Amino acid sequence: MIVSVKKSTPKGTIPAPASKSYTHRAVFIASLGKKEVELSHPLLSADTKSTMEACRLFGANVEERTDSTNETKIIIRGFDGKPKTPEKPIDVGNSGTTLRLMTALAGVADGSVTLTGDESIQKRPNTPLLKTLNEMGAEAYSENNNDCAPLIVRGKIKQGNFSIDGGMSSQFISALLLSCPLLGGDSIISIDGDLKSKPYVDITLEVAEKAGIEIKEHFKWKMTEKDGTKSEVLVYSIPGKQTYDLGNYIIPGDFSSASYLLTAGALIPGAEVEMSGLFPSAQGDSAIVEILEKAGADISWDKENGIIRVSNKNSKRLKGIVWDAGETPDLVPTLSVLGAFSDGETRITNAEHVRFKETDRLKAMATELTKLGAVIEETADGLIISGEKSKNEMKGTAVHGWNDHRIVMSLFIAGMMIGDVTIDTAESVKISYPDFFEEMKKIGAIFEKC
Ligand SMILES: O=C(O)C1=C[C@@H](OP(=O)(O)O)[C@@H](O)[C@H](O)C1
Ligand SMILES: C=C(OP(=O)(O)O)C(=O)O
Repeated sequence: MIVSVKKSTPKGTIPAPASKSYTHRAVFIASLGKKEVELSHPLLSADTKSTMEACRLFGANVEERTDSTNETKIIIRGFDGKPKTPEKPIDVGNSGTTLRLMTALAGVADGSVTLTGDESIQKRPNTPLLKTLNEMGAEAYSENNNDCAPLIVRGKIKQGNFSIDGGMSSQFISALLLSCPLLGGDSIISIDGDLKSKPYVDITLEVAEKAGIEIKEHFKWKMTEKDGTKSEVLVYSIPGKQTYDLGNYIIPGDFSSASYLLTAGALIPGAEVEMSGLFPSAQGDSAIVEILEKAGADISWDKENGIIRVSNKNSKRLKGIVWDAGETPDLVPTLSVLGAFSDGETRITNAEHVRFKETDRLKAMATELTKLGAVIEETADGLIISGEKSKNEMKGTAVHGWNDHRIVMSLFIAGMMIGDVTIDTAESVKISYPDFFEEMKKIGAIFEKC
């Protein structure tokens, strides 16, 4: 699908869609338990549906139920910590989170499990996770010998003391943290190097704790062999033989999805936007409020009522900022659009892991914003955008959405700002925000789908 976006001024209130990361975890964790769980306000998107289907293949009963008020809930009866061997390959579609959570769980099931997905997922490496699963006793490998899906896991992993590299994706760590409590004894997982995207591990710990699971996060000192200097290592201690009991659970709003409209509200002259359902959260992407504040936007967050208001009534230009994206990888596309329309320089750093998403998002944003006239430089781990040089150059044209939901949604905001931006592969919003276009229409976005 192609969308053609015209200059438009967003005005109005919309509720934030439900969090993708919390929905994945709630579905997964409820499936690991025994008692029936009702998940309210879930995100029903292509990615979370992949997790629901994978949990069914491992033996959970997962149903969508719509009540008389037209609210859809997910009802889950789990497999009580004993996943059965799926009868067919698990197809995770486009979802990295699903692939990683299910790959570790495959090491708990008997027999052989195959996990695969779409063209994008078949290019996303899983090297650290495969390595650690093998050290834990499973036979885990990639069919094409490139550490990408299709993956084969032959059980079974065992408890013990292991380490895993934290620099590529936190999803490997989340996956191990959720499967280790099912093992016969205690495990210790140490993180080698920096842990990128750490807030996502915090979300994992929060939902696991709600399900009664004990995981202790602490630091230990490590001596380097080379020069004897000491450094701190992040460690997770996970007792074995635990049982999951999530209880009924309400999914919070999603700050990554909210970032598009909030940024539109801050940037576009005359905009007045309000989003509800955004309470303080472990989500690193709640930093979008701080980012827009730093850039000089008129923004306020009523944390008690979960409402964020942002406007640009005086049609002012925002200013460029420096942002370390180590903890907020999914904000990078939004941030690069913000930078292209702000004065001064915007620098996004520590974002190397953003190259391992649905697409290489640093390359994708540099390529597409350049087509729109932005002066943008791709560095090894980030982007440098010259707002000054881009200022009078930004002009609508046809851009490529890279079949990546976050690229499409952030380019849509650029379209509202300058008009006449045509974006292909726009259907990819179904991955995390299926109602994106309907919601944008409600707040005054002018666009055509063709
Ligand atoms: O665990 C999660 O829910 C996610 C973790 C992050 O990935 P990485 O840890 O690979 O950076 C994030 O980019 C992704 O959208 C969702
Ligand atoms: C990278 C993302 O998700 P996943 O890793 O689950 O595919 C995303 O939603 O931007």
